[in-house]
Amino acid sequence: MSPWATFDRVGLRVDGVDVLRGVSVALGERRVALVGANGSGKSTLLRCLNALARPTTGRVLLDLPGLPGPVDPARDHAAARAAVGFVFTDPDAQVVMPTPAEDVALSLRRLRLPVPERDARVRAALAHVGLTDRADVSVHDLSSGQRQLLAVAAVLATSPRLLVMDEPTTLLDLRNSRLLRRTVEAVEVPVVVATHDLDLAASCDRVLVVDGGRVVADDAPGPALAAYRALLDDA
Ligand SMILES: Nc1ncnc2c1ncn2[C@@H]1O[C@H](COP(=O)(O)OP(=O)(O)OP(=O)(O)O)[C@@H](O)[C@H]1O
Repeated sequence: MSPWATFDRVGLRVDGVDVLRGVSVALGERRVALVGANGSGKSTLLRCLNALARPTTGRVLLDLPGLPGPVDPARDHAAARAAVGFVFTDPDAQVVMPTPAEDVALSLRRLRLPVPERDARVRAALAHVGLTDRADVSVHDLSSGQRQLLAVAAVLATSPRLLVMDEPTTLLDLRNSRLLRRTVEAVEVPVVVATHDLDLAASCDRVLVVDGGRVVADDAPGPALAAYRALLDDA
């Protein structure tokens, strides 16, 4: 299985604090989850994939279809950001347009699609997350969980080569968490997700446990989540 992302001795220091410490992993599975305590470094690891965070030492390489070859996001952030769809934890950081339909359409702008195709993609993306009948309401009239689903829809509509999600189920009820899980399973491109939702992590192919900026366990979900529980029980 050839890796779509490789972290090679990645360290990241912010204000004298080591947020990431010597992370070396090659990710090639279809579904990878990152779990770990608050502040352990999961979001920062994800952010290295699209140059929202840049390693102080070591490097990240992305190798995805459509890229001219392996790309270091810190050096070519335009290429990385075009290939990587990033769903933020806080949908309000992402949802910017007055209505859901306009918000998904905005995310498609850089693809310069003909209007009928763009509109079809908007409709399909909203249908996928159960927001068809909310397409034209004010985004402020959506519930926070619906805004989180809208943020996922807007990113999925762009057909990213890699889907990165930072705690995508924090605002979702049980039914919508399942919908999100099914969505992750159905997406045809690789997905990496940071999550405190252990059911979501358990549905992935591989789970990395992050602690103090290091990957301290890296395994199939069963053993990795057991290691995570043991880590927190000891804390
Ligand atoms: N730009 C920054 N400036 C200062 N500190 C930062 C910065 N980015 C991350 N950190 C610190 O790095 C640590 C790891 O943060 P990160 O957001 O990656 O953790 P996390 O595992 O995603 O946590 P959570 O589960 O709470 O979302 C935290 O202590 C955070 O305060």
